[in-house]
Amino acid sequence: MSQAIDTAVRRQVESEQTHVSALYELIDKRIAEAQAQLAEVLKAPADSAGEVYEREVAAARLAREVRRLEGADEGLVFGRIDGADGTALRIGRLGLHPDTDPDTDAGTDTGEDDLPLLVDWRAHAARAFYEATPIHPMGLRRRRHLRLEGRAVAAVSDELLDGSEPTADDVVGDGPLTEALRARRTGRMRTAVATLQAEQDDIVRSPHRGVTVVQGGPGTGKTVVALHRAAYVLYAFPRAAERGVLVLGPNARFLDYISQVLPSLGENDVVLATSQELAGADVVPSAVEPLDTARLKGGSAMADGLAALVRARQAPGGDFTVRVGQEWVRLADADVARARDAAVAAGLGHNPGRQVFKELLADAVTDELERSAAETMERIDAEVAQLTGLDLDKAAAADLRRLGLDDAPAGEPADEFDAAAVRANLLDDAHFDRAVESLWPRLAPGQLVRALLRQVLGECADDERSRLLHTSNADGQPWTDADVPLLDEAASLLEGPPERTYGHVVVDEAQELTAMQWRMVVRRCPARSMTLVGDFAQAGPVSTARDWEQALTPHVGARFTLHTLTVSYRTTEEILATTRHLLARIAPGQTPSRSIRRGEAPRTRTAPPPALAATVAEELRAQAAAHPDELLGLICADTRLDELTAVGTETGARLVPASEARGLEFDAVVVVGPEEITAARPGGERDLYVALTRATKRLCTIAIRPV
Ligand SMILES: Nc1ncnc2c1ncn2[C@@H]1O[C@H](COP(=O)(O)OP(=O)(O)OP(=O)(O)O)[C@@H](O)[C@H]1O
Repeated sequence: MSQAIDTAVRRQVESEQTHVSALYELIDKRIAEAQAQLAEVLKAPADSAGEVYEREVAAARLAREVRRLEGADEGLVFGRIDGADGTALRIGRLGLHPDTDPDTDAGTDTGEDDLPLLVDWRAHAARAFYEATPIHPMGLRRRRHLRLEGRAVAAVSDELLDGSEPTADDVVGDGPLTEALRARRTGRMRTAVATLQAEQDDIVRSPHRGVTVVQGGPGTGKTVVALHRAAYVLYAFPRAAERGVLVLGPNARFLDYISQVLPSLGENDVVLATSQELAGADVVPSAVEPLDTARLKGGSAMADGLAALVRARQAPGGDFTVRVGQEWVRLADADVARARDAAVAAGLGHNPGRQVFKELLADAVTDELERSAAETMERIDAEVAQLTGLDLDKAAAADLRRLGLDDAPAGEPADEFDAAAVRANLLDDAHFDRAVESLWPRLAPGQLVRALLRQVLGECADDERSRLLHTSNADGQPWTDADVPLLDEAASLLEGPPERTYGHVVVDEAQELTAMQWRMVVRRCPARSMTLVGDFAQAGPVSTARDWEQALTPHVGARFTLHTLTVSYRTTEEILATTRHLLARIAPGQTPSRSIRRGEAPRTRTAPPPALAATVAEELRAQAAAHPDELLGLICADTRLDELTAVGTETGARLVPASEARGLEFDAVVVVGPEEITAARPGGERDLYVALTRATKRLCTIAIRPV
């Protein structure tokens, strides 16, 4: 770089630094203010329960605000757009406005009091930062990217969008995307807020509140889009934000990989979970089972089966007989059926519905007792009259009149039947509860699921049954992953809808979900506002849907919008080229993505089984020595894990079973035993495709066979 250019760049960096420092000063001030307010709120006396509650709400709001402001510290400002009319806007993690009090020192001097000092990247005003191109400059002259190191501006880089010639104030060089992609991998996904590409940004800020589906090949930024979409929803859809946003990932390893993205966008309130975690802590799957059992359990027929079992336990027929005191009371079929229908129509779960049923039966039994008491009284009256010629009611009324208590209406018997007391006694009565239990038993989710599995086994052909019997928990074995959505379904049938629901749900690797898992997700999103991202070419063996329509129609009908991302930002063109034939086999209709990365040609090695570990170690050592700062991934069939654990530890490579590689990313990857990965489980070619597309730079495949 010539000295003149160097000086010009330095001048720009210094000029940006002035603004950036002022913005950091302002955010520090805002944090201090929020902390002071929080301390005050916590100190304030609260005498009544109402005041305590109000104080807690205010404290939680302020604590959230402090977290939000603190979360934006890293890379607070990353962009600037200059309009053709000379206006400049700075774009950052969150919006900052000047202090409203003119006497306070905002610490900045933009000279444009009505404009925000920093525009939140999700605000409409920031849109042009992501979407302007030289063909559609959207009124911009220049887009500037800032790279911060801590709070210091390390670099600026400009794109001129209106075709004008660069001036001494413009720094035109390598694009920030190139720089972001060149950065070495760390094992944690980074935010792409500064470099979201137009086709991604378009989806992130889509005004569509229903179901948005994003598909695309490996590395096309589906996860990037999903996470930035979550942040956008929190910003732009306040109603959804109020009810919370959930991001669902396939496993803990993946959640760990993406865990830093949202906090670095200042969003700490998003819940990250696997579907196991969604079901609640009391369901801990600890057993594995064959894939065809898991697939069977994932099918929606299971939901029908559970619902039928519950229905069959809700007063399926017959009368109701209960002993009350010395008497037996019998309700007719029709009375029982009426109570059942009303309890079912209440729309509560089976167990709360039981209480409704019980109360309705108590009403009916009370009526029956009242009727029979009246009948008995009448019979006694009649018998007395016949024997003595006395009308007891009239005689009693005449006695009352003689005593001067003649308010009592003549001719009506005194009402001795206290219906309310009888009903209350019934509801407390153990005999009565036992009789209700025999018609409408209380049920636990585990009990219901085991009953279903026993029934399913009963319906299987003999050979299938013997295969399933050993592994299915029908006979009381520990739960498996595929049982979790069944238990969740059972819980919702028994107890009603889940307590915790969300305003928006993001599902990553959504192709993995079984029909039962979809039901579990949809149950937690009553508004059906969801962002679903995935790639059916990467589907694992348990999911049975082969496209979005199959997966989603049962849950949301045809009401989803589909977007396709086409450019891979991870996998190099060379690696993509070697996987094309595989892709054509596993997803014949899919258009291959193109990549903006170029890299080395993938290499293949061969090792005989006894020398495998040594060959893998040698390959990893050579790569680590040549590229010491890079993140190395070692992917093998699940059955090879034990053999390769020591090699991974010794070389610093991250060892990942092929079944858990979805969504992950490394600088270089060594794939061990492609044939073995393919053969390991049904759909193994898709596992291999996932394994081969994890590297950003280098891929080496080691085949296991005699040399
Ligand atoms: N606009 C962008 N700016 C910078 N990096 C990006 C951008 N889009 C994607 N990337 C990077 O490309 C890589 C792949 O992105 P991502 O993991 O979101 O892809 P994916 O489609 O979810 O992949 P997979 O199908 O394998 O799960 C990541 O390192 C991500 O940070």
